[in-house]
Amino acid sequence: MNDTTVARLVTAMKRYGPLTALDGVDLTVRRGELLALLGPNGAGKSTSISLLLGLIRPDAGRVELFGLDPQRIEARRRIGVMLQSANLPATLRVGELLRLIMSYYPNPRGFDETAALAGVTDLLLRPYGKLSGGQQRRVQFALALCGRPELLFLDEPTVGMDIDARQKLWAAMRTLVAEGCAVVLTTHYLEEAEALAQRVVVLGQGHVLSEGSVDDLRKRVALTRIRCVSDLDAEAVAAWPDVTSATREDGHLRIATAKTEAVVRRLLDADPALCELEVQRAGLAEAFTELTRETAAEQEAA
Ligand SMILES: Nc1ncnc2c1ncn2[C@@H]1O[C@H](COP(=O)(O)OP(=O)(O)OP(=O)(O)O)[C@@H](O)[C@H]1O
Repeated sequence: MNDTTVARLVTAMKRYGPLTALDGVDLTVRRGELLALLGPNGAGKSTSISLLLGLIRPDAGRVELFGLDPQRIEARRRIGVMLQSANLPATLRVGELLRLIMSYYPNPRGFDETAALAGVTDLLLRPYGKLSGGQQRRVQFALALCGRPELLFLDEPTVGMDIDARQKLWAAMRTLVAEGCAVVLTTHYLEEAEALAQRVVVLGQGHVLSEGSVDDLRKRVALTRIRCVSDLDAEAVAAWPDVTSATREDGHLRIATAKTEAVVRRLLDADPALCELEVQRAGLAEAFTELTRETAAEQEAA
């Protein structure tokens, strides 16, 4: 473990009866980075976080939080956590709740500063139980960051939030990362990972499928999307070399290819009347879908 590592799983294995939730996962979280943990339902994201938090124990492999066992209080004091469900006292006012949680930490962030950063200043006098789902998520975020964590775990934090609240939470995450806080974020919103993450780890069926920057992940699926208006027959184009797929949708011909220039040249030669040509790199969503699809196909073949 070097001094930039704040948490890690080393060939971590977790089984629930006959089901293998994590099958030898290596995962490193570095100081001051935002790491997005992606993967379809049941991929093992929450299990990985629960291991890093010391809520469950691995059946094999190792878990370290700041170089320590994650159940050690010295390690736990340095983290903040926002899980998918939170059981907080419904009758306490938001301000009371915030002061209570702040009192557990040796060097908490200021009360007003925490409230402003999490966007809960206007909720401080309201009982927690009377808040909407999205407002409760904002309060949970305030509680997660009030202790000045060096590492923050956010498990699908923006679920149920409106666009404005989501944008504010993104801004707050960026502020925390700029201050040097590491963030582990799980999300099903790929645009969230694309907008925020320095590094992305994709899990699938208990394995790490891919690890790298958003760009690295996109490059693993080096497809471009070509869209144009043309009378060319989609089926005939689909049979051209280097064309991954060609379909006709909404009057447009849509082509996926890894050899953009060659295919565009051939298109223009084949149809001089072709117009409205658009070329786009595949986004994270396509890369992610492709990766998880590939793995499912490999597993079926095995
Ligand atoms: N306590 C448990 N008992 C039995 N099986 C479990 C338990 N917790 C998780 N699992 C199983 O382990 C696998 C991984 O679950 P996990 O919750 O880590 O997935 P996830 O990637 O977080 O999914 P989601 O996106 O749906 O939250 C799933 O097949 C799940 O059903």
